[in-house]
Amino acid sequence: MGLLVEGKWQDRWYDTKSTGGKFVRSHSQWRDFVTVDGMPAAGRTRGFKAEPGRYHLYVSLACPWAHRTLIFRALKKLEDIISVSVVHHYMGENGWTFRSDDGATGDTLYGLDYLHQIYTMADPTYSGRVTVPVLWDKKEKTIVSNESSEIIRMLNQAFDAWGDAAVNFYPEPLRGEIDAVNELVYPSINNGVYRAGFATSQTAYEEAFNELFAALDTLEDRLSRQRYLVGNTLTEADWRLFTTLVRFDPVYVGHFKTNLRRIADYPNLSNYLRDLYQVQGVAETVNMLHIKAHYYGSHTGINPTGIIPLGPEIDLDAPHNRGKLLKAA
Ligand SMILES: N[C@@H](CCC(=O)N[C@@H](CS)C(=O)NCC(=O)O)C(=O)O
Repeated sequence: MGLLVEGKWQDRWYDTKSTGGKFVRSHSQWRDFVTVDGMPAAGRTRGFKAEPGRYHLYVSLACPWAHRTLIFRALKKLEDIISVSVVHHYMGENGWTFRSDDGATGDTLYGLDYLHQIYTMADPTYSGRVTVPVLWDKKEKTIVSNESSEIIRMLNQAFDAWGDAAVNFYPEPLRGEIDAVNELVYPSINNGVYRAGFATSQTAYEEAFNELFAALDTLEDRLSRQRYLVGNTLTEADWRLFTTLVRFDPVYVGHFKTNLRRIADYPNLSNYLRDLYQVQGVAETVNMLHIKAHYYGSHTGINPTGIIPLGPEIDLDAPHNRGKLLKAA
């Protein structure tokens, strides 16, 4: 685990000393957009035109942020339009690597060894974290974006000439409500599990823990009345929550100590989790081996032995009861 400083790799864990034990996620630095006409997005100077075969995703199957992009790629039917490399689940002293065992693909574009080499190919003097996902432009040999929330917006509409234009997870009339749900889910749940797990003071852990379960309780109640987070329409807000929920019982409850309740203890959230998992094309994006091996195996500060728990037993294919809410609506 480490980061680049002026293009040089340095092996370092997150600094929580300067923040009283709190984990503070750094901002993604590559924030351009692929657009239909190739014009730069508002406030940006670089433009990238949507073209089939031009872009590539670097992902980890363990990572909830990268997982969002794989779900959008699958559900928008962009598999033949945007190619993918999968990093190895073990993130050690060199950060994410292109080892190609255990279902990782290696770097299918350039045959490099480490993800940080992709960052320095784009900018030899880059300083910052080397994270997945990365949306890569093969033509300009550069990074378009390393911010998952923006990559999924691109996948949702910029490639509609080739993908499934009928699927829209960010429809205009629902944008206000989707954004409002994201504003609760991102800090308290998606990032909340990390804030609990990476905290290095009791106070920081407890603050994140309490906020996390308060937010889950709110969503449990919300999902007792409607099938999805925004009424009865499946939206981006659901996929953003899904990638955290699917990792919750297998990893976060134990590894990140978020153990007040499991998702299995919430009737609505657990049925909702199975409902989303069973959407055609989604199960194939979930890789429990990478998920468990990455967290338990890579965070040696939290789990020094690297032992990966065998449980829990979870059947995401079991029936769910969410259809009844749709009928009642
Ligand atoms: N805000 C980013 C966060 C991405 C992120 O933090 N990814 C993690 C893996 S789950 C990572 O690559 N971490 C490596 C590091 O921080 O050094 C996004 O949503 O795309």
